[in-house]
Amino acid sequence: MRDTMSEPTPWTREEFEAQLRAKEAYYHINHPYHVLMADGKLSKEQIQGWVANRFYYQIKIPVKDSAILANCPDRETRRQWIQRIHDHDGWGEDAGGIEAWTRLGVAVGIPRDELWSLKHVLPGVRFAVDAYVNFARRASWQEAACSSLTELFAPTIHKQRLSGWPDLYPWIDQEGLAYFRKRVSQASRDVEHGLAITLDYFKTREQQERALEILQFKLDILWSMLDAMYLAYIENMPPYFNIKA
Ligand SMILES: O=C(O)c1cc(C(=O)O)c2c(n1)C(=O)C(=O)c1cc(C(=O)O)[nH]c1-2
Repeated sequence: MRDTMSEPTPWTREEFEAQLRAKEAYYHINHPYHVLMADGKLSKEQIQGWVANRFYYQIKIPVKDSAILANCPDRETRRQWIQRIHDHDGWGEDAGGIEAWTRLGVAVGIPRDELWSLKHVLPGVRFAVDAYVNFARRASWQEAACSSLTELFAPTIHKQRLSGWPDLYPWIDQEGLAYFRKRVSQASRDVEHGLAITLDYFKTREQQERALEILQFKLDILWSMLDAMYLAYIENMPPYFNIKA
């Protein structure tokens, strides 16, 4: 006989999706660093710090997606998922998202070589991003797919930058914003796939709650990256700032 005390009823597909979407409250759009950014309150150095640090996330995303592919025995899924790698690394004529981010770097005044040197990447940002890649390496491909679902909330933040930055930060060459423009449609397509995998795979209530934990873990990563940047560039307390060498 079913023990209803220890086995709560699973959420319906719609309820489960609504629970996942409710995690938007914790999205990094609400982090004070992003709030300052959206209000036009960041200095050039603070924008540069964000672009240089986020670059580490950008270059690791295709590594993360390669790990998911390597763990996925399902050909149909691989055929779709591989598109994410092409989006970032480029494919044929399309130079890809990493190149577009590099142009954003140049548009905010970071020379290409300086961006690629990774010398501005803060340890806290590196640890957070590496935790995401390591999770994708070790988790099942369905769990890793679930962790990409912060992209549910990403189109809003990309659109916010596209509409806000030209007036708020007129010193940034608008061509630099091409990355955000591209991501609006790419992210929407990605989440359709990631969401379908998640809704199909996490069936019991316990599994569904696990999916919410995974999504929270990913939200923690994005939030922690900005915590490190806030300390370094807003509070002017980068690592070891108080050490007299
Ligand atoms: O600018 C942002 O705020 C933002 C957030 C996220 C996200 O929510 O993970 C991604 C991106 N951008 C992005 O550009 C991107 O390519 C991307 C891929 C992924 C992922 O988890 O696979 N997230 C994101």
